[in-house]
Amino acid sequence: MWCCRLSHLHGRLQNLLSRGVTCSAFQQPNFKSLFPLAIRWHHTASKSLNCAWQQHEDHFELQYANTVMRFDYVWLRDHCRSASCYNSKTHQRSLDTASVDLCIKPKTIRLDETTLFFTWPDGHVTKYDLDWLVKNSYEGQKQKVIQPRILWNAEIYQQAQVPSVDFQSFLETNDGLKNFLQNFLLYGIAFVENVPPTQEHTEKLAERISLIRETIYGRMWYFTSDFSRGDTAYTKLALDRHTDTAYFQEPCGIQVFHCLKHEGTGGRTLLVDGFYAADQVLQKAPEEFELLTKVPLRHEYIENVGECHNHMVGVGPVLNTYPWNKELYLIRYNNYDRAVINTVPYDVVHRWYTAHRTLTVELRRPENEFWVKLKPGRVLFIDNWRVLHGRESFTGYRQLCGCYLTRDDVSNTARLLGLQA
Ligand SMILES: C[N+](C)(C)CCCC[C@H](N)C(=O)O
Ligand SMILES: O=C(O)CCC(=O)C(=O)O
Ligand SMILES: [Fe+2]
Repeated sequence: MWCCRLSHLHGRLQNLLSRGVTCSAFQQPNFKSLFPLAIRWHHTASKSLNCAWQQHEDHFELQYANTVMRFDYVWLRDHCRSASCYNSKTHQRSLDTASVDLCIKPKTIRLDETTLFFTWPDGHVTKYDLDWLVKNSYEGQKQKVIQPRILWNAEIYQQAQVPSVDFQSFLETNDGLKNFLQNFLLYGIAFVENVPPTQEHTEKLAERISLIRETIYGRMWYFTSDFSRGDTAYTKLALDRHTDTAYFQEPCGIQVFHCLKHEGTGGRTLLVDGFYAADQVLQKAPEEFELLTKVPLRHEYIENVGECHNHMVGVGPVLNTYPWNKELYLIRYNNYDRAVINTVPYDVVHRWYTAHRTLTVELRRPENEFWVKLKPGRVLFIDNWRVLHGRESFTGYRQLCGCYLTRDDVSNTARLLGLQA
């Protein structure tokens, strides 16, 4: 324990000092004499490699590929890829991280060509390729987006003329599937055409890209306006834009819709890019965006109709962002299913309502609304973590089938096809 505290303090001191050293080391040839314990920059023999490193008291500093990186020593020990620490066949760690001394420091460090060698106090040697470190360091990673996207309003989406994929090529060719997934990842919606209008064919389609997520609505669902379930989806009423299953701890990743029949009027589907709207909020009122990422909300589904008895509860903020790069990855927006707010005091509640209003105004701008009439043969996939859907009221007999997909498995398929997901 002592060792930790002392070295921690010492490290902080060193850190303060080394910050100055890092920027002035090259201009002040005498700086070393000021600090007896001073840090030395090591340069590679080959100037073209352009690599320099320093062993600090509590971290390792590396300059390479125009990136200044700082690595914790426990991290460097923990990520060792030697045969005894890492199983490269299974890509799993064998090292017991808890066996690493939290005050560990390398005994020696040396660079050979593009490989860094760390020798630890027990003699174990860890090797790192410089490029691997750049790729896997915090500094090399933090600016990168996890999921490239094209944010859209109705005009942007329509002008992009995103092609639909044909049923046959979707099922039978990797190119068809890959094109479809690329568009789906970029826009959060995608269509497949010429699908035989049956539940079985819709299921086949779904199974081509993912696992079907069975829920309280079943595996494949099939619904009309018969009020067979305790939800307005099972009526002829209009539904304002929303994401589904906000009342799950993990809302369903993807929703698949196939309209098998409609004899009547109305019933068009509304699609709105929630990330486009959220981005408008971020630009116009960043502190409101921030609040929407912070306030936890509850959504709830309470059903007691016939044989169906359910009470689902999901907790999470409206906007979910990755903490390290602030990238948005999930929007939970369903005003119908939002439960009582009692997770924050009244003054925060008021600020939250203001922020929620700003987002709602963006989501409701007519220019952000993309309307489409679903027809037999045309299957729509919606990223339920990003794109909101709604529907116009309708008359007559309307039959919709579809399912939810697990998001991890869609991403898995996309990655296996070489896409970034
Ligand atoms: C799609 N399907 C008809 C099966 C379910 C509808 C669920 C509707 C619910 N209010 C929600 O937004 O999650
Ligand atoms: O009827 C529709 O078009 C969609 C209804 C809906 O929001 C849903 O089923 O999730
Ligand atoms: Fe819905």
